Amino acid sequence: MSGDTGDRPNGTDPAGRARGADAFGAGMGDHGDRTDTAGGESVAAGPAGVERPAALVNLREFEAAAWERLDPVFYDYFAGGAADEITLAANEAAFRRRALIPRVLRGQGPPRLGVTLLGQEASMPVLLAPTAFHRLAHPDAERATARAAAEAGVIMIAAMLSTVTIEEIAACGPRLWFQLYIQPDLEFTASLVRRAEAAGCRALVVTADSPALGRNERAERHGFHDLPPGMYCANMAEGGHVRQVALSPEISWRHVDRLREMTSLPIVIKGVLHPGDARLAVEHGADAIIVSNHGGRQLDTTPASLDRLAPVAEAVDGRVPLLLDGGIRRGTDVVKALALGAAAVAIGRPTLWGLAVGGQAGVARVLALLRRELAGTLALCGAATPGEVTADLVEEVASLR
Ligand SMILES: Cc1cc2nc3c(=O)[nH]c(=O)nc-3n(C[C@H](O)[C@H](O)[C@H](O)COP(=O)(O)O)c2cc1C
Ligand SMILES: CCCCC(=O)C(=O)O
Repeated sequence: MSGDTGDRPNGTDPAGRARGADAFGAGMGDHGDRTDTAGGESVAAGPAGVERPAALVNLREFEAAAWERLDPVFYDYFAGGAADEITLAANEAAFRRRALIPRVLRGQGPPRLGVTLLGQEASMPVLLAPTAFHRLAHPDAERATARAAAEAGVIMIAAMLSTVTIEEIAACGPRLWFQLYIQPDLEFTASLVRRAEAAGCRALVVTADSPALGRNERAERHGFHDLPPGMYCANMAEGGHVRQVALSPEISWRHVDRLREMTSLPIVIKGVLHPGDARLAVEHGADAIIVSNHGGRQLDTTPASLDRLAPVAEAVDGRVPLLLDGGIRRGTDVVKALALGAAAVAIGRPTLWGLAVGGQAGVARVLALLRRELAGTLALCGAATPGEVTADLVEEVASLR
């Protein structure tokens, strides 16, 4: 699994098809041109001969279509994981191994998908995970993602390393949380927090799994180290100069305490896998935890995030809600995560695939597909709401190995 993806850029797509020779006029490897050729709402014919996002019927097809359309350098940056990509593959495999055991004849009526997270209503228990650099996928960048999130009524976790500012994202109207890499310069961190508050963000998501940058060897192979000219981390710009982001090994729970003093917003700790850290997060005033291995992009050979949900849930013992990200590609995956203790899940790469394929319309379609699958899965499991999904609906079984 991990070996073949590394060879993919000029070989085969995620489903094993050959890439069309420069099918969309995007200069292969010439990523400076990419946004001119692959950005617009009119979507060129994709791998299955499709003409627009509405013709794609699942998230896998979005991945394949994004592979066709994106510059290979950017595709590989988005798709890649750390090192041998063992964790990247494990995230999806953990869902495949688990079976759903549905209940029947419950007369539960049509599913209702709405949830309330940290006091905020969302139309379904699926959030947009924070992902950096949306402009690499589409010229409308995070604005397109934000408009799709607003339209769908889902919570968008805006990345600190976005390519448009948090104020511009907020102006698109989504329910918004802000992801923060706490910077050792606490004055600067405080200024970001104040901007997020003023923009209407309803929670701060502290990414805790990045004391150093994970090594994405696919990106390294392409020599992709810097954003192309004209793209930059918009929140980091100060008077004509863009601040370097620090993924710092100095960040500790003390910084979380300082953050707690800086803001009355709920604080979410993202990237917890160890029960001890889950307990510490609660002790340090966290309002929620995201069980995550950063989509397999940080420490390789950590377990699938789904495999860490139960131990973290046991440690937290209901004191704060848990979210999960990593490998969610189907409505059945969402239900499995709910059954194992998550209040909601977040999607990372699928959003980027939607954005690459069709900007706002592409992200909207990705969300609509997941919503439909989630509603269908709940119905077939005999659950009327996400809250009715119980642990007994999921079992690890030999027949799905
Ligand atoms: C291209 C890319 C960029 C990401 N950037 C960030 C980031 O800036 N901050 C962060 O906390 N997580 C970041 N993540 C991790 C996601 O928030 C999330 O944990 C992960 O993508 C979930 O896995 P999935 O892609 O399988 O859904 C990034 C992930 C990807 C794929
Ligand atoms: C400095 C870039 C960090 C973005 C990130 O978190 C990722 O690519 O996974």
